[in-house]
Amino acid sequence: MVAESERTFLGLDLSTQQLKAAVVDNNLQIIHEASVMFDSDLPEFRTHGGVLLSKTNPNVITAPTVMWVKALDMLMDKLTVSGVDFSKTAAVSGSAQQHGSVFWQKGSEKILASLDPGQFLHQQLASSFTVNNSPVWMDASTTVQCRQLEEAVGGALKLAEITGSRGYERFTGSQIAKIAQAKPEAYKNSERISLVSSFLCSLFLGKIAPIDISDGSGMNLMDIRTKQWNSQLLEVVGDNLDEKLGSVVPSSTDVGPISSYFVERYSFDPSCRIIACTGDNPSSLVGMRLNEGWLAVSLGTSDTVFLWLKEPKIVPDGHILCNPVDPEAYMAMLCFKNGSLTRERVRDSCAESSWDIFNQLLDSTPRGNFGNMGLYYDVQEILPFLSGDYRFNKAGDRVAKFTSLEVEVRALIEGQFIAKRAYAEDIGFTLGKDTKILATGGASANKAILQVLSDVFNAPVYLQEESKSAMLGAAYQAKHGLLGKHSNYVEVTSCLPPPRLICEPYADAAEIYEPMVERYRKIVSSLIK
Ligand SMILES: Nc1ncnc2c1ncn2[C@@H]1O[C@H](COP(=O)(O)OP(=O)(O)O)[C@@H](O)[C@H]1O
Ligand SMILES: O=C(CO)[C@@H](O)[C@H](O)COP(=O)(O)O
Repeated sequence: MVAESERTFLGLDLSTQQLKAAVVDNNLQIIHEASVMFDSDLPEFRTHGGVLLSKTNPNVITAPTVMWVKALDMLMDKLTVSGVDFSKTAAVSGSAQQHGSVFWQKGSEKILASLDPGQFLHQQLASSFTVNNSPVWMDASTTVQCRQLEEAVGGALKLAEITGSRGYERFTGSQIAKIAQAKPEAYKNSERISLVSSFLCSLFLGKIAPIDISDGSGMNLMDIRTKQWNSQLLEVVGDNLDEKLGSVVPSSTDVGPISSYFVERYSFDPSCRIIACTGDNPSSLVGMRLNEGWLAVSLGTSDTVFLWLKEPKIVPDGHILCNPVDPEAYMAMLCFKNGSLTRERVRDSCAESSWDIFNQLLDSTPRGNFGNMGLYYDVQEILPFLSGDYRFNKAGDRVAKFTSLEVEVRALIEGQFIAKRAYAEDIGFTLGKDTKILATGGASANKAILQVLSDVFNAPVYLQEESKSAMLGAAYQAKHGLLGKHSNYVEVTSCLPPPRLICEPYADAAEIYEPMVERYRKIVSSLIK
């Protein structure tokens, strides 16, 4: 076995658009990184932004399950070519886009346990899924099933009280219920059902991995207080669902040794441990070493806002999840579906597909955008439940177009952050003079965008040294999980530098944006009506 100072940890992130991985050393410093972009590296699956849109129903959004498996084959090869010595890897963990589901064909666990190291995973697992295209978090086609879950327990707020969220279309409970109703044979023939995170974990483990409590709270099926499945809700979804889902475990659980496939094919040491994988937002909380007082804003494919909570509470719009670091604590989360891909759409139409030009346009308009406001939803938004583009001028009239490209760009960015502030306040977050924002995700590389975030929240914005917090959270969790129950996460990560201050709000920020938040609330309530 390798000396403690020489050991490394592997963390992966299977997000919407890509699979990425980092190998960190014993001091949690990145020594290797690699990624596979689904659209460009795996064009044979014909995804756009990592997903497939149904031709008949815009609310049905999926991703080919086997594409994720093939991406792992490619990623492992890229890491090998870049010189990773897997024999030093002491533990592996992962994160993944939340809520998506993988339906394992009967007999697939046996295949997972006896994989031939001479062949790729995707060749051997190609027919292991009863549903070839996994429903993903962008899907919004299960409103009927959401209402069924809510009714079963006495209403939306009751469901939120038990599971941390009212019925949300992308949550896995309603997604599984839809499969059970629309494709009963596929449901019946599913030996097990995984989340995307526990699916990734299963590939490394060589058997179906348990779901962790943090990602498990994004299903509308688990009681966030007892950390057990709610039997009443499982019954509504389908027969024998408890057997198909298996058990739930705390997020840093050591779930077993790495499978012999990885030992033989990539020379992992057989003593390498697999630590439960979790959702990308919980994993970001781990990677950002978030603690109380900070508000995290992730600007990835989706935009999310989250914070550490000591106690659970009921939120009508938003989610309470079990905490991935401290199983006794919780996290609050808001998710906005139209994040980076909508920013890319406006960048392409207004700024010649260049972030530099986009930023010049953004910086050439004043805070408050001359009273213009915009809401942009390429796909059915979660918060608020709207789709399409909405532009309003200073007089409050809805207009088809703004007068200039720079107004359009600022309207998009201001509108996105004003929404985040309004919903964060609605779930009880109080902005004060001590509020600090920690940003992460792909778009956190953009300082012009972060300045608007800082102004809208009237709070300073900080960044970690590394922006891929979900992937790093997985690598840190690998070490934390390996050290076991008695390891202290704060101590494990104490070798990492503190976040850096990136921007501070302008003096007039509160005066400009507080009225705009109120205006936004009025616009949304009239649009929803
Ligand atoms: N300089 C930039 N300005 C704004 N957005 C950016 C910039 N660089 C990357 N992005 C956005 O980051 C997104 C990917 O974010 P990332 O966090 O890696 O995604 P995921 O949520 O899939 O993990 C891309 O879709 C891209 O629009
Ligand atoms: O649905 C949610 C959270 O509830 C999304 O945040 C997904 O977890 C997708 O993550 P990204 O790929 O955008 O990071």
